[in-house]
Amino acid sequence: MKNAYVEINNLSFARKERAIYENVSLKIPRGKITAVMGPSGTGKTTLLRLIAAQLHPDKGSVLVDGVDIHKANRSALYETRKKIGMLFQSGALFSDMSVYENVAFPLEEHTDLSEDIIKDIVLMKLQSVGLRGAIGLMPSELSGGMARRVALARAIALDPELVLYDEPFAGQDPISKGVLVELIQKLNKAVGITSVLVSHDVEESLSISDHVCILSGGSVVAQGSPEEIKASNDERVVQFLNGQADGPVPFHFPSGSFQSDLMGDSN
Ligand SMILES: Nc1ncnc2c1ncn2[C@@H]1O[C@H](COP(=O)(O)OP(=O)(O)OP(=O)(O)O)[C@@H](O)[C@H]1O
Repeated sequence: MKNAYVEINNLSFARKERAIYENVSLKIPRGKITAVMGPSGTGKTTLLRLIAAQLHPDKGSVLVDGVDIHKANRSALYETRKKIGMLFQSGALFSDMSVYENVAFPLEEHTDLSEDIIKDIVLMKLQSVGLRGAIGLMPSELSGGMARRVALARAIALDPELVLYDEPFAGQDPISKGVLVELIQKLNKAVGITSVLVSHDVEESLSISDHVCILSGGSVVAQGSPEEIKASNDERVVQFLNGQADGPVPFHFPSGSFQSDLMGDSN
């Protein structure tokens, strides 16, 4: 792939001695939608955090638009981070700020724009997620799905070049899900944003992505176009796409024997 926006080289990352990634290399194509899928607990959110420089690899490098973000100096890191919009599961809204203030926050932090222009941008971003009417509400007055869409409006407030979406469809009704799918595609087609989408929604992910990457057991088990992935003979891919509990991908988090846990042997 010649034109990658994110390039991950020989990345290793462990949590409490448990390897999450071992020597993984992966490219995210520029201006495309890449879906990252894989079993629960495999490290998809961790991958997004490594790309956003919220976590640091034990080995290897992550280049974002050519910048090695784990080696970059403060100002280069700051500039690169401004180009990244994040919609993370834990990325809650500031509860003591209104919807307007939440979406305006990155604009006030990172730009010198006037209050009038900021207001227009906030209205535009809320309009694009279908929530212009919620501008005066507090987060406690929003449903979970609405809060997620406000968080998306905030994530795209600075017109990022790369947007990392962690489970954007979780908790969305079919209409809001449709709005989000359209928005992700629109951002990609109209403005050329590079998108990385982590989702358990196999159908939705395959239908909107240009590139798919399936992770399992600390490595990339398959990548390619949605058509190539659907045609894959790799048994781990087939098991994952078909949602089968039995197969080479374990369903359980690594553990000792069930019997000894029940007998109270484990600590
Ligand atoms: N703060 C943490 N401290 C220790 N281990 C963690 C921490 N966060 C995540 N992990 C572990 O890292 C592994 C990968 O977690 P991650 O959230 O990246 O998985 P995931 O693929 O996004 O899962 P899911 O699809 O269920 O959201 C898991 O085994 C998890 O237990």
